[in-house]
Amino acid sequence: MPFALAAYEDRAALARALAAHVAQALLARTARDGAASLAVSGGRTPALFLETLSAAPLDWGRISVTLVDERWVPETSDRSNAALVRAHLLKGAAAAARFVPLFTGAPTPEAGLAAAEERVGGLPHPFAAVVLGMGDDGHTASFFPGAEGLEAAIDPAAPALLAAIRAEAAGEPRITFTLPELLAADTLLLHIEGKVKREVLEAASRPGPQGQMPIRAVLRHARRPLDVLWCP
Ligand SMILES: O=C(O)[C@H](O)[C@@H](O)[C@H](O)[C@H](O)COP(=O)(O)O
Repeated sequence: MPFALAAYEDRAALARALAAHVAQALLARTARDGAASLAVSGGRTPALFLETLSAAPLDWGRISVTLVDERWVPETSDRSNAALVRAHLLKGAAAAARFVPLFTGAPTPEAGLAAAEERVGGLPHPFAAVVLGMGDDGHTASFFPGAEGLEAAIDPAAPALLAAIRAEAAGEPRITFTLPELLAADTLLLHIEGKVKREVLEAASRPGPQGQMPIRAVLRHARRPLDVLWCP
């Protein structure tokens, strides 16, 4: 499965390029439909990109932001992806964006799924942009190798927008967008940094079970070669 990798000299150059890609996609959708939506990933990698995007001169009042996936924790937790987005993206002019977090306060993602689906069902569709990350085990979103709920989540014909995921490697129980909604985005981008993740992506691009390296589901079912932004 091919992918199109753009290499940047450092994190700042990558963040600028990624923010420009996403801003362009949001601008195009907003110009066309009067509104646009964006889904971003959590974890340690995106902070600089989110900071850079927050300064983009966009009509943020017409933009909705949500998460590709979420750890099932409140925003007071330092594991919360929603807290990461509020801290690094939703400030300045970007604070005018409508934010749609996935954690509902229900005791489990399974119990919160219907309410979360209700929330995201109202987002402008398809996403103007989706930014994925990837773990060293080849997971993306909350598509963790061997996870409970993985098969349904990476089904290219999944009827549901969201899925609950449980996996030891995931830490907390998770909620994640399913594969079709991510693939339907106008612009689907993978943001990875470092030598190890590049090698993991190369390995995932070779034949093998999707369940072992779930990023393969994205590589195999994407409408065109996945655009990857990488720096050493
Ligand atoms: O909730 C999450 O953890 C993310 O959405 C997840 O898919 C992330 O993109 C990868 O785990 C990479 O995370 P790092 O950037 O921390 O390596």
